[in-house]
Amino acid sequence: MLVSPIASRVATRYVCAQCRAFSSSRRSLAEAQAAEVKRLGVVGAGQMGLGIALVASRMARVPVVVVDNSQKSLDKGLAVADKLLAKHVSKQKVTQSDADETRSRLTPTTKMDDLSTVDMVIEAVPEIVALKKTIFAQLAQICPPHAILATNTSSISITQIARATQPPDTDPTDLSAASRAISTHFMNPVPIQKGVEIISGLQTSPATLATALAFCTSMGKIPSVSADSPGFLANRILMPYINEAIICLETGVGKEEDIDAIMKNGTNVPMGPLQLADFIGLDTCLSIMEVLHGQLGDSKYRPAVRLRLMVEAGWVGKKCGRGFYRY
Ligand SMILES: NC(=O)c1ccc[n+]([C@@H]2O[C@H](COP(=O)([O-])OP(=O)(O)OC[C@H]3O[C@@H](n4cnc5c(N)ncnc54)[C@H](O)[C@@H]3O)[C@@H](O)[C@H]2O)c1
Repeated sequence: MLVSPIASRVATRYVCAQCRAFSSSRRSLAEAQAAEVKRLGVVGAGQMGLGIALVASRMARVPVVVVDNSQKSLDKGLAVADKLLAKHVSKQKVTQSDADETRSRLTPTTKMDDLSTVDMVIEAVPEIVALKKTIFAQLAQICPPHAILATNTSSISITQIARATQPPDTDPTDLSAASRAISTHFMNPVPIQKGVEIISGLQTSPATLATALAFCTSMGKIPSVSADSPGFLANRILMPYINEAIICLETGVGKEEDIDAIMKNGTNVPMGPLQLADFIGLDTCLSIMEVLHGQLGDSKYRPAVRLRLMVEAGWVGKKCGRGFYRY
């Protein structure tokens, strides 16, 4: 263990405090009213943001403003959306007019100010704490005072992100924006995976939770609620599994193909852990392991040496053409 007994007790107290807040928010949820989301914003048009925008447009049938600071990412994302919709039409999963309507509800832009009329925004920029905080500080200023401010973070505390909605010298008990912050952690690929993990921070109001649950359900998703604890549920369980597979690779226990084949054929999952890591993005996997290791303090969450090397080489998986495999 890298962690001292005192640090370990502190970590345990932290997790227990989150669990108490979680239980009480579940109690109040029964009384909370979900608000209607008539217009959605998405920040970040990468693999997750674009998927969220597309499914919201297609299933919840709401107009979606898609913001990215890179025109190239917007163009690439919308080209993926067009390809996916064409595939659905050719397989007769949707009609051509449904696909056209879905596409027409997506409005790409590079301007954050275009989020000034949305009822809810879902942020899906890279898993970098400082970046998410900057975006949330902006969203609190730009979005209407009723808008739900959601993040697709894989592992970063929503309590920490919500705090960024309060400008530095302001009263931390003023929850006018922070009570509207929540995590809606969609699974990849969003058009296929049904699961979405919903996480409240200490500041999140029951009405925000009710709205997030209702909107994700209208997107055809099956929400699960978890506490604001590092990695939440999905990545607390998934990432150590992927990391252990990388440690098996770097210590010579097995080759890439064998590691993936035994887990795929032995546990009935569609892809093995290394192929899944390539698909998620090795930069994202490393960021999540760093959050787990840094915040839980247990050496069992130490990122694999090979994982860090791969990210340093720029071989971050399928999105760049090279990870544990070539694409
Ligand atoms: N990849 C996965 O499997 C997965 C699954 C669940 C959750 N997530 C989380 O979703 C988030 C996004 O992940 P991704 O895989 O889609 O990343 P990605 O790298 O594919 O996309 C990120 C997008 O954000 C844009 N961006 C960067 N800075 C921006 C800014 N300041 N303003 C607007 N746009 C900006 C980039 O141009 C890019 O298009 C991360 O928090 C990640 O942890 C990822």
